[in-house]
Amino acid sequence: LKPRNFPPGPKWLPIFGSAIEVSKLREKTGYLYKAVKELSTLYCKDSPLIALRIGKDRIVMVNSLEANKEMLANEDIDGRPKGIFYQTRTWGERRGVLLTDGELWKEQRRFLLKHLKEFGFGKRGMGDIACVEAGHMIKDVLNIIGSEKGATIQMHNFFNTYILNTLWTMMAGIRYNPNEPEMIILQGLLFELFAAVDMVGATFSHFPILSVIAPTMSGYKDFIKTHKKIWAFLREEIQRHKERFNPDKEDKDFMDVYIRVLRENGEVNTYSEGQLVAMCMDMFMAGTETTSKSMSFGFSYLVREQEVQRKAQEEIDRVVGRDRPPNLDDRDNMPYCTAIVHESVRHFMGRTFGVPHRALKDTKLAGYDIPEDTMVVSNFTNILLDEELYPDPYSFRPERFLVDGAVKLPDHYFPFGIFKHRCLGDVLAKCNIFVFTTTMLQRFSFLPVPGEPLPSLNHVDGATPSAAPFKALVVPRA
Ligand code: HEM
Repeated sequence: LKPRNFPPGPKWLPIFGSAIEVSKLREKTGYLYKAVKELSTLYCKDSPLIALRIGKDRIVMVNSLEANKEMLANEDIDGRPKGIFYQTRTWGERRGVLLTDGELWKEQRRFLLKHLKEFGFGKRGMGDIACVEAGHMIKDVLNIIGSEKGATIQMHNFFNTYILNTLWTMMAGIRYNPNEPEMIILQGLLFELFAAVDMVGATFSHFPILSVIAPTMSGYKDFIKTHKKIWAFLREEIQRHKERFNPDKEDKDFMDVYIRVLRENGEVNTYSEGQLVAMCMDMFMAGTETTSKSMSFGFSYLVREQEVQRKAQEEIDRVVGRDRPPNLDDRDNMPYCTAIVHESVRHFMGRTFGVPHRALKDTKLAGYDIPEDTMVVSNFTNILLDEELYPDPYSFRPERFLVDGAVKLPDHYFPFGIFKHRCLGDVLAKCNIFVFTTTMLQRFSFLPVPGEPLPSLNHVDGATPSAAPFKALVVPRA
């Protein structure tokens, strides 16, 4: 039964809840966010919230800007969901920083942020790491082009490894070559995983019995397979760090710091080797897909909108010139390129939902009663692709973030969340997108491939949306 004074929404059938209706609409529209939009129009036109039940999960989608601000500020809704989906990814226990709450989350988030800063995170060193990676990327593009006048390059997943490297330099002190077979396999698996699940779970998480009776159909088998590969990859790296660890030498990266704490104190409080693996996995997942997909949305629009590209290149030439690559210090003098960063993130985050929260106890939201353990999810589409907040929302217009030639972000722009669970990596994401985009545009122009359609605006749905696969003709600038 629906709880008293619960937000409006479709009917709840026994066992399925509203799953069948959601699934039909998702099939019809092609996207979860569009299905939720249609449901909102059907059942709760003027309500800021819509409530669904998918199998065992009670889910409240937060549609309006005001209700989202209220939700994110409400500490009673600062939990993260529990259940098979969230626990299986960390071998049955709640671990990590992305999908945890309470003491473990608080202590480990603080520790992670404090020590990542020692390796440049949020500081100047981070910009330097991004510049080094951007340099590798340019070299790789030049190699692909060779002695030709240009080359057609598959762009939608082009940035993945370089983005990962900026984070991994600080976490594990290593960088990968985009052509390393292990990396290609791992990123392929991640891409599939993100496309197969969504922000509120997967079939087996809403109907846990299916993980036993239909493990393949419910997605459980693939979920485990992918996670096992990621665990193995991370545990191998941690093992290498443990073997070469020398207590008398300075720590070189975050893994070293964590291993030192475990050696000195043992597995006390919330510290454990499992927690280290889980944190690395969270950073790996939250930190690479999000940034590289924002970039691929950005570049798909840059190929479509040559005028935007021309304006960015004009600013780069004027402020940086051609004799040195751009760096993070240039950002203050490059409002147009900085606005491109914000517009790229808006297009990415506007097609998805926030990381789910959970009511820690019975509480209120927008005047409705929200019982303990209800999943509460920000519907970012209604904020970032809203007609009134962002006129002509599906077009790519960096100008919307500029006032009198300077960047001015409106209060309703918070694609990284706000308050306690605010994204931990927003500074790195914005730094990377700025340095990578400007470095690429300084050296190359990205043109539509002759004879082929422009990059599609129909993206690939999933936990995080991806720009539809697209190619660009990449030509060195004269
Ligand atoms: C364009 C890139 C990114 C976007 C749009 C983005 C967006 C978000 C959002 C909306 C949340 C949830 C906030 C909430 O629950 O209230 C979040 C959480 C998180 N993000 Fe990001 N993120 C990005 C990049 C990154 C990067 C680069 C990292 C790692 C370096 C990262 C690590 C995390 C973590 C660990 C959390 C969980 C925070 C917590 O619950 O305390 N993200 N992000």
